[in-house]
Amino acid sequence: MEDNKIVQEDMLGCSWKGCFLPLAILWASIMIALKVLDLLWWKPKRLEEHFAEQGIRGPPYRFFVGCVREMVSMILEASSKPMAPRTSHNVLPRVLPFYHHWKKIYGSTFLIWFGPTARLTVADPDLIREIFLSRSDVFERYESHPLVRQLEGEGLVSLRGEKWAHHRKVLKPTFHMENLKLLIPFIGKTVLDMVEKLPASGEEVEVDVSEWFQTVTEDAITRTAFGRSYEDGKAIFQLQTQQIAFAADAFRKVFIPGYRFLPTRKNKNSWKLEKEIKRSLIGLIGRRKEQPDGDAKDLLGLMINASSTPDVRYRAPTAATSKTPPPAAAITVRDIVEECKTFFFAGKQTTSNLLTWTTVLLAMHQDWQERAREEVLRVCGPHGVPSRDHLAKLKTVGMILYETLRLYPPAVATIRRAKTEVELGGRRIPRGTELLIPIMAIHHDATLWGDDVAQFNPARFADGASRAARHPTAFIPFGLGARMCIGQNLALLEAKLAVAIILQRFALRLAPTYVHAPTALMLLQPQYGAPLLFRWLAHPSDRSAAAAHSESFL
Ligand code: HEM
Repeated sequence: MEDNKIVQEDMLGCSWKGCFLPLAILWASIMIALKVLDLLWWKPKRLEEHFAEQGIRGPPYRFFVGCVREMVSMILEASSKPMAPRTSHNVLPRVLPFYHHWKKIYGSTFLIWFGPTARLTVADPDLIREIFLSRSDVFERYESHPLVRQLEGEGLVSLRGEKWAHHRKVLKPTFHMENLKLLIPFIGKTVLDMVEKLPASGEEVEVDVSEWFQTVTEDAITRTAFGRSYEDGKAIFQLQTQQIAFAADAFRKVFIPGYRFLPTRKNKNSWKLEKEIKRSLIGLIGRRKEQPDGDAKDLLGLMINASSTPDVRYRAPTAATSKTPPPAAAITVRDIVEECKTFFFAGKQTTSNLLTWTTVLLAMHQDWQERAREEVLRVCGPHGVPSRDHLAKLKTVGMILYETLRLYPPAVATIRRAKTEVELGGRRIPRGTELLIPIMAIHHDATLWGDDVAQFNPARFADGASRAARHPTAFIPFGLGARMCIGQNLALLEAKLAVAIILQRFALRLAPTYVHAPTALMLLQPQYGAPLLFRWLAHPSDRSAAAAHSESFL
């Protein structure tokens, strides 16, 4: 009997116990392989079929890469040539070539694949209203890649749920107009200092405005964030600028898994900077706490106040409130560090992009430059910094800013994620599906804006933003609903003020070296910079000086 058992074990080549481990490993490997195959092949194929049954099609899913390869090659091809003619505003095929191409084949709602992740592209304003307004409870902001979060900070832009609601409520007072108007003299002074560095002679000077405006917007966001601690804030933001450069470098190496954790020289420098930023902020918070200011409306002051007096809604629940959500953690130093990063990132580039495209468009469209200057001189006079009352009366400048935001929205798209299975426009959207909302495509849709959709025509905004198109949600440069841009009033105030101060003093035209090539690198950028020629108007009210200058290279 015993001999028999030994013979059987020998026949199997091992004992039962000795075999179990390799078999278990084999079994686990098969299960993992099947799971991976399910994630990378069967699930995308099931989803593709699910959408196809409901009439939603798109480019076919390819194993692992989805349709990223086609997208990248379309983007590279489009960005290899500048716009032709050089004043064309038909920029959608250059900026979002994959959207432009696939929309022609599959219609405005279609499915694309970011690797194995399904992204439903939605550009119908009725559906957009559902996503951002009526069903916003089931469509959440999607979680961006950790490297993007490292760049933009883990603040308001990327927070979700209770923590987002708490931070938004705490920070909102900063952006009330009553508070923002206090910034006007400071922002005005920064712009004045900058324009005064340009030669006050009849000579033209070339300025790359895409670089130049960053000084204005950086200064504005520093004052908004740090208020009376402006100088300390400036030093902290300088450290963050360096850190963003390291994070941007790591972002370019996104294809090396775990790169951001490797102790490379750049990563070590970035970690060192992180510590330094934190130390500086802790020091600054300490100093502010020693001289408390209950009325502080700068972002730092509001966060310090909120960190010592948590919102009552977020206290630990009592028996009576046991069904209320768990308390949101009080605002910590890390939260403050992350919010500073977020506001710096969200507030600086976006607004400098708006100013860049606005001045490029004014340089291209001398007739509108003239009309705007006429208004600025009439309302504000030729000298000094315009006041809040002046700014409120600059209707033409306001229309020009809106038309710029329509044609050249700094944020060209945004993304949402379905939290649960949900019905949208009569179609079933599975949980986890991402929705890509191509803001720029909606702004360039002729069915919403009319046949002159690709023309620069600020007059379409004469009756306000909500009446400019055939649909009230066709104009969404700042997003829509609860997560709409918190900084939009600041952005428009800064832009109006800077444009007014420039038009009071200078005539603008495109430099001969200007190449019209808008491209989306996180935000809408001029691919080769934006060199403009500035010429001092000796007597700004002298119409002929400006008119003589308006002969441009167009
Ligand atoms: C022309 C300038 C600007 C444009 C075009 C712009 C655009 C946007 C858009 C489209 C969103 C919504 C994103 C989404 O729904 O997924 C947003 C959100 C946000 N923006 Fe802006 N923005 C601008 C200026 C600013 C400024 C100056 C600040 C800060 C001072 C700022 C801070 C933020 C923040 C914190 C959020 C997130 C809000 C939340 O989720 O509660 N933005 N912005």
